[in-house]
Amino acid sequence: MKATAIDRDVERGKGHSVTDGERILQVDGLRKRYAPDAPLVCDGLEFDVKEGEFVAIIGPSGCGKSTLLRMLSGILAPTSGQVRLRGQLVNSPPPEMALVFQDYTRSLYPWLTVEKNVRFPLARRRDIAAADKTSRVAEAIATVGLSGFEKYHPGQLSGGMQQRVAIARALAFQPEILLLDEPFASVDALTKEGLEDTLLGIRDRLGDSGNTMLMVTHDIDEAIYLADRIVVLSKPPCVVAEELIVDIDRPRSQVETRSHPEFLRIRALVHDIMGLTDQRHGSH
Ligand SMILES: Nc1ncnc2c1ncn2[C@@H]1O[C@H](COP(=O)(O)OP(=O)(O)OP(=O)(O)O)[C@@H](O)[C@H]1O
Repeated sequence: MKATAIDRDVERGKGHSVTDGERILQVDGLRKRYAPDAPLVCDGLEFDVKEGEFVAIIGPSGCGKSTLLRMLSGILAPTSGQVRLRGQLVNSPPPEMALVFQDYTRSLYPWLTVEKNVRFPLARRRDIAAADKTSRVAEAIATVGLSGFEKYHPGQLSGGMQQRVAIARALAFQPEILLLDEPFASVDALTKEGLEDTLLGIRDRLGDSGNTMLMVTHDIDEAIYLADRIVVLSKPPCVVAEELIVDIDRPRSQVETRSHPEFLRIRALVHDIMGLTDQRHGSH
């Protein structure tokens, strides 16, 4: 059954609101144009992320998801608007954030072992003792299930294992916020499920004190399976079309969660919103 506009209003007010809990990230009127004569990519994005929350960002292809994530991470300046991390303006990559990209082949150093790849971003951290770096690296590698592969090079690992290395590297940094840009888009379906569960396992293990995670994906089912809240973007120039609470118990399971009535309801709702988004922008 298709969801109505009333359903969506109910949905928006459902569960805990984004004003509950501590806001860790505030996105305020974010606009982006890559050049003065280029079209607007983002047109006034507004949303908050709460501490410990898993937020998925979905939207049509080319709507500006990666652009948004790059602005959130401070590596791309917005044309106007602001990103604030714990109230502080983000205008360069904050040390509290780590990023995992889709293309693990370009994010790992092929000449370094797994262990050295994971340790690499810690090299310049003078505030962490060498022994602590070693234990953090070992723990992160174990968390993603790669113990025993420390001395391997990326080229000796499967694509899914390489993406695990990229995730371990981000985890070893112990970021307060982990930003993930379509991290599982380049692996096969079965590997993808394993990686999704690795990510959820990390969150479930760490509980409320766990990392805040923000993930861009074009996969609606993946967004529902992983997230506490979904931010749906419109076609470009993108705005937030809708925010949906995913009120499904954790731990989640690939078989049971994906057939849960709430999962199916939200999936229908997202499809409906994406359809409405098309109409708002006058194209199909
Ligand atoms: N460095 C850049 N310079 C100029 N334009 C860019 C740049 N990066 C992205 N764009 C443009 O911004 C728009 C949004 O691109 P972006 O990659 O952010 O979208 P996306 O939603 O992540 O896409 P996809 O779903 O296909 O991954 C596109 O029209 C793209 O051409």
